[in-house]
Amino acid sequence: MPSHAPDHPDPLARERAHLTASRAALRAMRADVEALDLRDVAANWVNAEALHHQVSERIKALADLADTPLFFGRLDYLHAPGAEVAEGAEGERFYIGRRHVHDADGDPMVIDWRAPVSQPFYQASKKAPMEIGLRRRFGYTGGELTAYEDERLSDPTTETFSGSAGGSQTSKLLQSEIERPRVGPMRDIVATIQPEQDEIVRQGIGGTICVQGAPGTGKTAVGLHRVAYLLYAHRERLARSGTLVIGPNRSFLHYIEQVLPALGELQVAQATVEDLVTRPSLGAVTRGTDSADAARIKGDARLAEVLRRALRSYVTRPTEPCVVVRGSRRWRVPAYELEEIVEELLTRDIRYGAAREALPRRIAHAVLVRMEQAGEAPDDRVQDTVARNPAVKAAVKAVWPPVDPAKLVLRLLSDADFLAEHAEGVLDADEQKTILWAKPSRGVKSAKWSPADLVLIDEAADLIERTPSLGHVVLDEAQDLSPMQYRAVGRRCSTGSATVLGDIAQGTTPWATASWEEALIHLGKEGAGIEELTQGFRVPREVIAYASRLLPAIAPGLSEATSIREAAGDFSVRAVSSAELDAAVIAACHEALRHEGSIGLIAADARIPALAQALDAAGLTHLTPGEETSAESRLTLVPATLAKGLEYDYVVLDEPAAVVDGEPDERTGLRRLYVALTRAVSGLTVVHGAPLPERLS
Ligand SMILES: Nc1ncnc2c1ncn2[C@@H]1O[C@H](COP(=O)(O)OP(=O)(O)OP(=O)(O)O)[C@@H](O)[C@H]1O
Repeated sequence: MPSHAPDHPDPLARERAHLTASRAALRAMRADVEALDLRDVAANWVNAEALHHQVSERIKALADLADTPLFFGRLDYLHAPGAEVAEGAEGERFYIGRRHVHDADGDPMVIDWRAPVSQPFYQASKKAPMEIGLRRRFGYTGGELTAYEDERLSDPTTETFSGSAGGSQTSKLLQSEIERPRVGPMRDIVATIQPEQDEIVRQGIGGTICVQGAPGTGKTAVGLHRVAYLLYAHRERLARSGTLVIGPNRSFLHYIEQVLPALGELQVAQATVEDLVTRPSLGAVTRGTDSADAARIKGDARLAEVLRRALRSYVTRPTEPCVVVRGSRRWRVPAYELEEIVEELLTRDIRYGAAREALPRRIAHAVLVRMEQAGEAPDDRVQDTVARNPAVKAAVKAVWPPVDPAKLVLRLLSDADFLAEHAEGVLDADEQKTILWAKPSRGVKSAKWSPADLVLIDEAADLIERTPSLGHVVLDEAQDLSPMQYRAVGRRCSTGSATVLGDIAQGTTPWATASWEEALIHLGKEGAGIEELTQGFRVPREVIAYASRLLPAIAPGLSEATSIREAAGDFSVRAVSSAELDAAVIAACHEALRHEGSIGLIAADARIPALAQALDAAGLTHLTPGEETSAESRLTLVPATLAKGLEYDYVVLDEPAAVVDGEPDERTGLRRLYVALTRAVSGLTVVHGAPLPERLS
């Protein structure tokens, strides 16, 4: 890379000069795009529209964001890296940043963190220096480059770290970046991705990967950075097929929605599983609820077989011949021959709808054979015409009628005999009774569809017509999905790949998965690699140790997370009388607000109204999860059921026993509590009026 102010004696000044020059280069790149004259290039207005859009996206992507440094690291290669792996391989020194910046000659000033030459920034070590002489990390204060820290990877005689802020054996800049207080939504971690995370981020697009990780080990962060990486490495392919990030709920999606745009990726769709299976024709909201038992059965993979059988039952055995009249002649395909055609289509592994479309041509073919036998010479056009003949259409309608997926599910859930016929040997009588609606519905619009019902309809729809597949899907908090939900996600990446992220110990649905191997089978990605992350970036050591007391009860066999955080963290458990509970919680919130960063007051859902009132009475403004924190409003009141995936600098946890009691069974209750206990970055205060759950005390 070209050096700026190469002769300045102060290395920090030299680096600042490179920053200034890179900024100027970025401005020039932006100005170039802004100056593009599109009038000649775009042949028509559709092209012009598309081009204008692309250009304005590009201008947006080229913005120099004041609060995100243009580069955060530097690599000095010992030799020029091999041309086949390098983006701009002539130079030996590379500045690593969120995006690529080049100067007027096209020489790189900053290299994208995803480029192959950037990888040693994340992976190189003294043991395996990867051709790197020096790795430098930069520290920024308020957008100013204020510090750097060096590691001489290929020099065995020196200490690992040196520099204006360095000196110790662990990287101070890395540590302080990790421990920086949290405000606002989730941010990217490009400057500090760890080697085991980097390995997951950069895995090839071909394979699906599943990551089990304790709370705060960076699963969400890794998933988002992996999408950004894949978009970089396979931009064209993914632009065509699309990418999707699936999260558990709206507030979670709000919390993570700015990470990818900050990395320059604006095209990634984000959705909940419910969004995926919601059908506009049924109204946007689900109105029904299921008992835990009913939802568990409806989410069981056996329902796929029931649906398959029920759908096929619409195909009937032809009893009448099909008689096609053309001119003065009548062509007759007898019933037994129609039956053979139908049987043949049924044995083939094609969708109900595709077979239905194939049927008229098959019948027409049988007619054509007869015409040929009679000495005629019909061509393809005749076959098309015959396929559209009213008699053929009527025959198709009679034996292979169109089926509406919602109507199919409605019938299964309303009609005990129909269900019994197709669930025989699959669901026992009790199970059938459990999922049948108490009050049968009249129509698909008036039915009170539950979330689990929508997944069944989605499965039925896919049996009728193949669901289009995306190029890559990231599935976060995957442990909570039912087998039928995994199938719904799986068909959206049937020809693509997936990144599956989760923690068995945080499974809080009655159908939460017990093993990743099994989940992957339902997803249609059997045998995908399973990795484990154990290094925790969020939760202070003492707090994770406390929460981990629950592990033997909620996920025996899972290992406790370690904590990379050096700061001890504040941790206290306060017992008060039930009468004093609200006041003690408010006091704990006041104390937490003395620190900088975000505050989460987490409580059982049933406690939320009372606590909202208490906060109002105390004059404490509070947000709901997903709403952005600001300097004035930093306290969020979080129902325990929405806490998953979120984090706050300080957490006040109200009445653990109520969190446990809010769930249908003890294991789920303790898992919910485990989630609530692991949201804190800097401090946790537990306040309780009732006795603590036995496992904690
Ligand atoms: N390499 C890293 N450098 C800096 N911060 C990191 C790193 N990895 C993760 N983090 C931070 O740690 C916190 C926890 O990460 P994340 O939410 O991705 O964890 P998770 O495993 O998904 O947790 P949970 O299971 O609770 O949902 C986030 O603030 C994230 O930015």
